[in-house]
Amino acid sequence: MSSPRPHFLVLTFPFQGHIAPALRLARRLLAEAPDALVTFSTTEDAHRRMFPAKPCDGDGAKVATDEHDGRLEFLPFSDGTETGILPNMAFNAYLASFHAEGARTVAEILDALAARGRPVTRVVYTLLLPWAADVARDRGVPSALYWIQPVAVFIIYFHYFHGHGTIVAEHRHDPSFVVEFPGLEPLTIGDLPNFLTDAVDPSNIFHNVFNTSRDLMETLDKEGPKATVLVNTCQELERHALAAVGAIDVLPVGPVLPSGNVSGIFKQDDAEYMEWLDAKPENSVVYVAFGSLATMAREQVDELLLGLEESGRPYLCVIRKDIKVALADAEAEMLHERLKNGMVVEWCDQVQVLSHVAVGCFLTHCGWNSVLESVACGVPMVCVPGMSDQRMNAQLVVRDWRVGVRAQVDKGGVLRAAEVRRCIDEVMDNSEAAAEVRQMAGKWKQIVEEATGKGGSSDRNLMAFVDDGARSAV
Ligand SMILES: O=c1ccn([C@@H]2O[C@H](COP(=O)(O)OP(=O)(O)O[C@H]3O[C@H](CO)[C@@H](O)[C@H](O)[C@H]3O)[C@@H](O)[C@H]2O)c(=O)[nH]1
Repeated sequence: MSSPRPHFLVLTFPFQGHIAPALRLARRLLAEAPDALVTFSTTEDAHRRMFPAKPCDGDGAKVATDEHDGRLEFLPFSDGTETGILPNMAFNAYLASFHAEGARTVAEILDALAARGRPVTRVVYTLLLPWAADVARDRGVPSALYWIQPVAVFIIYFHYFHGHGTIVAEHRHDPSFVVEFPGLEPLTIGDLPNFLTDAVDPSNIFHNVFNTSRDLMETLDKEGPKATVLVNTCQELERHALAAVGAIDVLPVGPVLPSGNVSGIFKQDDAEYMEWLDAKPENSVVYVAFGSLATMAREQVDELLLGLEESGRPYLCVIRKDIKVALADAEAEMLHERLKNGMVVEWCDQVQVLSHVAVGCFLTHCGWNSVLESVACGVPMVCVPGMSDQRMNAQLVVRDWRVGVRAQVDKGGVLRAAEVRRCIDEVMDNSEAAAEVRQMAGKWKQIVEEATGKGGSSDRNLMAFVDDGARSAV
C-alpha cells in the first residue's frame, strides 16, 4: 500500500493577529514540501470574512484555492456561534463555546478528510486551542504547537505553570516587583502578560485565557518528549531565550512573512495611500497602527493626532472602522478635517506600507506580527505596548535589538501629544542616537533576511519539521 501524502491541518483562533502568521506558515509549508497538502481551518465566521465573494460548496463550506496547484484548501470549524466573536462579547463564555464546539467539529474535519482519502498526517495549532492536540492524539495524528509570540513569552508561560506561578501570583498587584525566569533578563510584574497577572482572578473578563494557557502547558507535558513547538521567531533574534528552553523541542521557523492573495479577515482601503506615500521623501513618514484588537478612547485619538500633527512630519495612521464607530459619527468625520500633514485609513496592507522607502518610523502597539514585520522591513519603532505579550515585545525592540524607543503613558494610561512628538524625534531626527537606531534597524533586517532565506537557520528548521512530517506520513 502506498503511503499517504504529507497533509498538514493548520488550525487557528479567529483573530487577525493569529490568522496572519498561521496562513503565512501554511504557505511556507507548501513551498518547502512540494508534494504536501495543507488544509487551513479557522472559525466559520472568520472564513466567511476571508472569502466574502466565494461560493461555498455543499459539504462544509470548503474553499480550495489555485495557489500551490490547489494544494491549499480552506475548511472552517464551528465555534458554536452564528456571529463569530464580537468586540462586546463576554470572552470567557466565548472561549468555552469555542472549545466545546471547536473540538467536536475539528474531530469531524479529521474524519471527513480521512474518508476523502486525504488523511491528515500532522496537526499544527496556534494559541488558545490546546484541545486541538487532544483531538489529534485521539485519532493517532501527531501535532505541533505553533507559538506566534516570542520564545521569551513562551518561557514566561512555561515557567509560570512549572513552579514560578506562586511568586508571580503573590505579587501580581505590584507592577514593580522583580521576577526572574530562566534565560531572560530580570522582569517586573508589569512586563508580564496580563493574562498571568490580572486574569488569575476568576472574576476577570479574561480568566478563561489564563485557564486555557494552563491547559496548553499541560498539553505539552502530556505530549512529553514528542512535544514539538514551532515558534515565529528566529534563533538570531532570541538566542539567549532559545538556549533556555531545555528539553522541549522548540523550532524557531520565523519570521514568517506574507505571500499569496488572501491575508485575513480585514479588507483594506483603496490603495490611495500608496500613491500618497509615493509622493513623500525617503524615510520621512511616520506609520501608525495598533493591530486588529486594541481599542482607543476619544481622548487618546485626539492626543495621538495632535502629537502627529505637531511632529511636523507626514504620517499615515490606521484607525480601524470599529474604533471609529465607537466614536460618535460626527466626531469621526472631524478626524479628517483636522488633518494637515497626514492621512487616516481604516486598514491598509501593513507590510506593503512598511516596505515603502518613504516610511521612516512605525509607532506601534507591539503586537508580535507588527514587530516582526517592522524588523523584517528595517523600520525603527516607537513602542506603545498595551496588553498580552506586547510589553515583553517592546523590551526586545528597545533593550535587546535597540531598534526603537518606548513611549511612556501618563498615570491615566493616555499617551500624550508631547510624548508622541518626543519619541518620533528620538528615532527620526539628525541626532547620533537616532542614526544608531536606524543603523541597528538595517542590521537586523539583514540578519532576519538571512535567517529566513534559503539555507538560513529558520529555513533549515522548517525543512527539518517538514521532513519529520513526511516520515510520520509513511
Ligand atoms: O492596517 C493594518 C493594521 C494591521 N495589519 C496587520 O494585522 C496584523 C496585526 O497583528 P499584531 O501586530 O500581532 O497585533 P494584534 O492584532 O493586536 O495581535 C494579537 O495577536 C498577536 C499574536 O499572538 C499578539 O502578539 C498581540 O499582542 C495580540 O494583540 C499584522 O500582521 C499587521 O500587518 C494590517 O495588515 N493592516
